[in-house]
Amino acid sequence: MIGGDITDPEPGRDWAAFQYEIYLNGMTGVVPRLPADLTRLEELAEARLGPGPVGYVAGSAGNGSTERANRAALDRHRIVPRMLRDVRRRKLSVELLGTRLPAPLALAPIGVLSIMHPDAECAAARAAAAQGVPFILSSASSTPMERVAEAMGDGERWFQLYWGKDREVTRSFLDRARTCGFTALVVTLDTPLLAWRPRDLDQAYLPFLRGVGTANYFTDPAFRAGLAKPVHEDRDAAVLHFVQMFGDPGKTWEDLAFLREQWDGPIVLKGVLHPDDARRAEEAGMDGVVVSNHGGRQVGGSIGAADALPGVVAAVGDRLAVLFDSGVRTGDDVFKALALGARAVLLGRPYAYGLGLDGQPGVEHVIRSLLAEFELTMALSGHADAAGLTPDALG
Ligand SMILES: Cc1cc2nc3c(=O)[nH]c(=O)nc-3n(C[C@H](O)[C@H](O)[C@H](O)COP(=O)(O)O)c2cc1C
Ligand SMILES: CCCCCCC(=O)C(=O)O
Repeated sequence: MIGGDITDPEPGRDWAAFQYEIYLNGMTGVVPRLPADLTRLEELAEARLGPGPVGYVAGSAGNGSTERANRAALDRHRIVPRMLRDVRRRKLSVELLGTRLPAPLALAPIGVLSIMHPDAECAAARAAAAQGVPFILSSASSTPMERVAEAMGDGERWFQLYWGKDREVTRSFLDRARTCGFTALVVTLDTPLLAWRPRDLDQAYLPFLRGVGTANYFTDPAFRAGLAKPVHEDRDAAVLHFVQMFGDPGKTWEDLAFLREQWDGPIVLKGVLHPDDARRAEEAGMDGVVVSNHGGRQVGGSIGAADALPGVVAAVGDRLAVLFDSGVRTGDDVFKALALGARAVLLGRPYAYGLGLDGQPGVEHVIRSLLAEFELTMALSGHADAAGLTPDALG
């Protein structure tokens, strides 16, 4: 980092050094292929990939008011920088779900990544592994979990479950995930049905209906057992079966007992916005929650995720791992989420655009830029320990 010297020696990542690297490279004429301002990626991706795929990624439920609320909630909080606090030695690493991470960040589960890049989840997972950041693989990935696991070597991986109607498919997914080395299970609660998404409806663009995002299902023995004919003989019937079973609006809190029995590692519930739901998660023996509104893609008119964060932290934050996503675009957003009590954040759309624009290096650029900016924000605000940020850091 320019003007600094020592950063956290354990586990040895100097995120802010990316700033220096970019300047030095620039002086020799080597310019990064992607901008340092990650909010520019959507526009660049749309110009490159067209309105269908980028419309799917960028789109939201209803008129987009929840996505705007996510930004407004983060923007409303302001950092109050403190001076003269010796921030030479900075620690970004955090303990989360029994693992030491080099930074309070994981890549959010994003389905159907092949609409962004042919190497899809494998490229994103490799990027995450290269940067030491957990990769959360979506149930609705374009690539079977076994191939992604192989591609990412020994990188930290968590599996996101769409908790559908068929118990045997769920059981089979969990068996496969365990065999593939996924350590934590992230169960998404906010998508028992697909929301009203005008941008996709107007373009008649839903990847799943084209058989994209169904790879984990089509390769699954339990899913295949439910089909009258093999997938290759009647693909339309397989797609229809997937659409009918991927979500289950009939689930209740009591059903979590089944998952708790089936999975002995950490389980995190994604899509929790109400403190009472966070308490239910604790009662059900869960290990964490992700405060998230799915990036505004499910309920239009919903509370901004950062507005829901303090209530959930107050309810369970001293006993459960509280993670956060929905709207994170900058290092100062990461800072604010941590100051509000999140232990870590999940990064969503920006890495999908990075993937679409430049494959694995594009995702690495996004991770490194976000964390460099976060580290610099910490240092310049007088904070040396990411895990020690509290609401006092905000005005
Ligand atoms: C294209 C797309 C696909 C997604 N697919 C999934 C998914 O398969 N499972 C899931 O739990 N969340 C999924 N999400 C939600 C993300 O995990 C995350 O909650 C959201 O992107 C956060 O909002 P942000 O990207 O605006 O920050 C998806 C989001 C996008 C944009
Ligand atoms: C019909 C399958 C819907 C999966 C939804 C993927 C997702 O979470 C998102 O698009 O958002």
